[in-house]
Amino acid sequence: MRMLEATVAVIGAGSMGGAIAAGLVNSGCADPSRVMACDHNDDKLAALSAKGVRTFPDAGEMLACDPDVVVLAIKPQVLRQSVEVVRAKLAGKLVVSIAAGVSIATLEEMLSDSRVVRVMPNLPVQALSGASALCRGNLASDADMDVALQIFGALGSAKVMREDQLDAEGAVVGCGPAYVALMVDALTRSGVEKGLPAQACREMVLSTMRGVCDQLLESGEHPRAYMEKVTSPGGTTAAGLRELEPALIGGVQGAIDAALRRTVELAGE
Ligand SMILES: NC(=O)C1=CN([C@@H]2O[C@H](COP(=O)(O)OP(=O)(O)OC[C@H]3O[C@@H](n4cnc5c(N)ncnc54)[C@H](O)[C@@H]3O)[C@@H](O)[C@H]2O)C=CC1
Ligand SMILES: O=C(O)[C@@H]1CCC=N1
Repeated sequence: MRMLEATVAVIGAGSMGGAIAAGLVNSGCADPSRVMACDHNDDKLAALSAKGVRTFPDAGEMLACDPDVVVLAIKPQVLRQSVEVVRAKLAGKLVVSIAAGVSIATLEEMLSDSRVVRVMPNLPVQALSGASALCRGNLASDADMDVALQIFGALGSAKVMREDQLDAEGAVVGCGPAYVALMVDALTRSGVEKGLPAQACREMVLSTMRGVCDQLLESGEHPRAYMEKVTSPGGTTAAGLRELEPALIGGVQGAIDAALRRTVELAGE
């Protein structure tokens, strides 16, 4: 694995910023001393500090260490005001924004002296099985994209996409871990209702999910072909799928549409 030469500073060590900083250390591609994170909330920094990440109570103090790459991992609603305070310290730097819905045009207007890359990652980056879509800003160089791809590639799948694809990728892949976790919970609850012990049931559901993902990733097989192998003619799975499929497909389409509507709202807030 190519070691990251750049120093990376994450502003906002919440769910996603914390996962990125932790993932970089977990991957082994970055020496912990080359990863920094800041958050107003001390509690968010303890676990990162224990991994050897350099932590700071505010962005100004962290940026005084002159990192090469700055990841903006704060909510879209507070992005503008937070960036304004440290705008001068971000000048000349590669700034990676993961804020849902905030366009490159808006980022470049807020950060006219920085090189911007917009990324939409997801939470499993911490387990190095995340998925991230990257889009290059107008001032970012080939070398900047190379660094951004190295960072997010170390954390799972990283793909360059057009900016008009990023919101859809966010609604499907960015929000996706929550949808998958909901499926785990729904299957577990149903098992418990039918008398299975909760912990054993959850473990078996999770093992099954991992197994399906491993098999599909390894074979490249279409999910429908895989489903057919589970579905014995006239059997139990066919009966289950007849109930689940229409509800799930309708529910997922509604969820993606709702997430996209919210992305547009957040971008304007
Ligand atoms: N949570 C997720 O799975 C994903 C989140 N995102 C994006 O990541 C960004 C962060 O989202 P979450 O991690 O979910 O939010 P979060 O609320 O868990 O984390 C944000 C953190 O930023 C800190 N913060 C706010 N302003 C700050 C400032 N000026 N300086 C230092 N720290 C500051 C807060 O104390 C908080 O801990 C959002 O823009 C979201 O759209 C993108 C993909 C997935
Ligand atoms: O819920 C959110 O707004 C963020 C963006 C994608 C996943 N989590």
